[in-house]
Amino acid sequence: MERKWEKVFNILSVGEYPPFFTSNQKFKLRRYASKFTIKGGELFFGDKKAVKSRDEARALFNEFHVAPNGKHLGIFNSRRALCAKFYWFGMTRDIEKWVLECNECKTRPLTPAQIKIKRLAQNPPKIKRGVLNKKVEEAKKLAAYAAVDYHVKDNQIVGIGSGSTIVHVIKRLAERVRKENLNVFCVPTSFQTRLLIQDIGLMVIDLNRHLEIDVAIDGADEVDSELNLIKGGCGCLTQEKIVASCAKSFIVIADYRKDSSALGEQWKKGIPVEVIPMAYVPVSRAIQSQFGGSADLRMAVSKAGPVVTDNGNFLLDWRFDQEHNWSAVNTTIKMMPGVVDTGLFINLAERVYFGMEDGTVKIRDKNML
Ligand SMILES: O=C(CO)[C@H](O)[C@H](O)COP(=O)(O)O
Repeated sequence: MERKWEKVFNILSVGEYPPFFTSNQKFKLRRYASKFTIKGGELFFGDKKAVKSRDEARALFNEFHVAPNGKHLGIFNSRRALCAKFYWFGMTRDIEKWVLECNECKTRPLTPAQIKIKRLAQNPPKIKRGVLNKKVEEAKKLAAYAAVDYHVKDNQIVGIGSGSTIVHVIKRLAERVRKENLNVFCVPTSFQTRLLIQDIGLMVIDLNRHLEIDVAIDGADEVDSELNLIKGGCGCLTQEKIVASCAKSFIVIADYRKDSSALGEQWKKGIPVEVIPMAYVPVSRAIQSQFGGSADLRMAVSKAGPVVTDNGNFLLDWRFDQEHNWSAVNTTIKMMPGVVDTGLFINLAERVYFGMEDGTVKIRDKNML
């Protein structure tokens, strides 16, 4: 934590990189540091003071965890109080851990959210060893269950992504609605998801009826170390991005194969781009000439001709051959006439749950970066 703080402070104050940094590491550090500013000799993340050391963070926690009336705040309220003013690398995890370790709090009964976090942290469910497919399926299920159990509450509007991992979300949600008598409405992101939701008996609602979604849960094809995503392997990226952007929080679930440090490391099928059919050749050429690589029309498997999306469009899969500034690339491609949207989800995800091979769930959170 101290080292990360110093790296950001040094690059912003004197433009100095740590010794032996490669150009790729320098690029990443510059991009990360661009979210911070220095005011009066102090480092700020937006308008929040960036805390330098774990000791300082612990002292702040001790101060903010106990309200003026002496009452100890739970995880949610402690986090809310601290996040309003401060930022440190890994603060969500630290606060969760310190509240659970607080001796005073241990004498009080845990809230359902605390019980779930404790269970996840101390007693991760184990999966049976088996063939790869079985392990991957178990990993998907673990991630889906963790996301539904931790983020979905009564009386919520929930955005539901598309793909095979999402099937576990729908099953778990239906189970909870039945057992806990929850009142939950689902906004689907594809025809496939709409059918699954309806078949299992969950309630469907459209964005034109309800503009604000409490939480959207979706899968991904790849997640990088900064929670940027490639999506659209199943071709539903446009509706998925609309739903994610209307959600107060966007939570991603994935199995361990999708965890990478940089986009393209794990996912080799390229970045999907949805295009109006008449524009697929000009868009493909424009992408190739500006960014290199190859952008090819996705062909259907059980149908002659190209894949047609739920919106009646075509898909290009752009296999890039070098690392790019993904935010800039996304904006440039989106501006090309005929492009509907791209499978680059930049700065949208708040938290990712990875179901791991060993049966644990790994969390990557925006506030922990
Ligand atoms: O973006 C998507 C669909 O457009 C999916 O979330 C992504 O392709 C992951 O799918 P799966 O859960 O089947 O691996």
